[in-house]
Amino acid sequence: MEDSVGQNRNCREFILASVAELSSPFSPSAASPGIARFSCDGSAAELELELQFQHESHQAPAPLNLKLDLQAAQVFKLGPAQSVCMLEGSDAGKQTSYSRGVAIQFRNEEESEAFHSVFQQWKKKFNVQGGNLPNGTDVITRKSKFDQKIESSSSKMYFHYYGQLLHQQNMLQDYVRTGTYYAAVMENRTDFVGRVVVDVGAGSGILSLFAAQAGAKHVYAVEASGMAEYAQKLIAGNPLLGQRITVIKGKVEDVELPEKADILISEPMGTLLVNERMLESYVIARDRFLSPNGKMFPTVGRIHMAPFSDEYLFVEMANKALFWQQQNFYGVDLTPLHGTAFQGNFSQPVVDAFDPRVLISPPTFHVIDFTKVKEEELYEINIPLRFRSAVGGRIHGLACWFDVLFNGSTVQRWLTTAPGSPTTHWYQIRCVLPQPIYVMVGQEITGRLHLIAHNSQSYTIYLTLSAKMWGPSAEQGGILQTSSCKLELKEPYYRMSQPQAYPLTQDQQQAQPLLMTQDLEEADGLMQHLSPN
Ligand SMILES: C[S@@+](CC[C@H](N)C(=O)[O-])C[C@H]1O[C@@H](n2cnc3c(N)ncnc32)[C@H](O)[C@@H]1O
Repeated sequence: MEDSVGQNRNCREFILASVAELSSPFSPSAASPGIARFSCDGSAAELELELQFQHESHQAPAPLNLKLDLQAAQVFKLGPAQSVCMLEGSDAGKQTSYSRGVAIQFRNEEESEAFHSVFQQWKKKFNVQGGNLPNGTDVITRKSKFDQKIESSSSKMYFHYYGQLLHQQNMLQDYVRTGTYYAAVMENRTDFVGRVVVDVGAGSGILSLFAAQAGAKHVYAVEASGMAEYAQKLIAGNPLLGQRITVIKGKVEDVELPEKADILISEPMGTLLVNERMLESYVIARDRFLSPNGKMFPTVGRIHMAPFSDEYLFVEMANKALFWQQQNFYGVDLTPLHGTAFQGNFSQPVVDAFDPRVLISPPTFHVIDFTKVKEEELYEINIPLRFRSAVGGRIHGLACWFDVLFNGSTVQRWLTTAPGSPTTHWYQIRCVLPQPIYVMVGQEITGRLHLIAHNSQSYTIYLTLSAKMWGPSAEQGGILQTSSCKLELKEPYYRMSQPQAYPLTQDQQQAQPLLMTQDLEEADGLMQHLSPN
């Protein structure tokens, strides 16, 4: 082909009349003749598909050498021989935003057509497992389900973190967590004896070793991070158990196992249950490996929520932005950034262990049944809220925690991260509203907690709480007070102070014993609902 200046196994090139990066204050690039190169690199499992734009001459005023991930790129026609290529980003696949762009001028319309057709062909072919390169080279596979939805910089950091013994130790030393897993497995030996188990995200291999202790016939310990090598070492050092465990390094989305599992065991919970998006991997492992009547340990998770009142926390959050109210900071007026800093502080969920007496209403909960939930249902979680205030006062936001149930055949055991229970490494989280709401005893509080997953393995949180106005204006028609905020679950504010003694109003003191009991009664109901038939 005349327009193609190069074509080897994994590469395709086009000469361009001119190319320039769309103006960016940091990397201006003037238009000058160039090359567009499609290339594919890496192993079949880790295929990198790139579209590279280069100026032909390195003498160009501001030379361009820009590589785009082909999967995240879009190309738009502006004219017969003019196009623009944009690098696309998205929020849970919903809102598309473009971060970089390249203006392309082709030498003629035919070359433009050829470029567009190759662009679409490569994008389409590589989306299909076992597709062929447009030039005929076989490709066994491209990005796995995990890599398609998670940004590689995020997963690199994530697996680097879990690859360190230090962080595995932190989890192992969480006595509530590890002790509850141990009890749940050992008390339900009958579920494990002679069974095939898959440990989803095995880390150090501790849960695989528990399953082997409980009599599992064989355990497949799947771990994606470098921790897999340490797990292998630990398992080899416990030969009586280790002879029934196989460590497999890889993602549960990608690896193949020689047989189906009777039980999945995993610890996929993050802050607010869903942070890290590992529940999705647990569900994918269920669909890939679990036999039809297999069991999942844990079986069900619940997110608990209740409005709270904590004047001390609110003032602390608001005061953090006071720094930006200085008008003469080394001669500089900082106040233009005060509003942004204030908003920024309230976009951080607060992680700490709080005194349950700050709750001003009995909690409600949202159930995620790991045995039934579809992976896609975890991309967006929408929870309507309705509470009745047990006390009067100012609501400063929504307090959240979670628990999970091990629905064993012998014993049903809950692992809880509730306030007032022994503290775990997850603590609890609080979403603080920048504008508190006033309520009277018995008043209804409504709202919504909306979680939207993003490609950095976490969620954007949208919280709204509303209550009817009280006082004289309420009598004249009940105007609604509403307060909302947007928070980033991936960027919490770790506030590890000791639980504080809160001075309670008389109302609060009388209402407290009632607050948690309603939740326990609801838990009882759920247990009955989940009892084996
Ligand atoms: C919270 S840790 C739990 C480790 C261990 N199971 C325990 O209970 O101590 C989660 C582990 O799952 C691994 N992991 C996360 N996503 C994974 C995936 N998609 N495939 C395989 N391993 C994964 C992480 O690297 C990490 O070691």
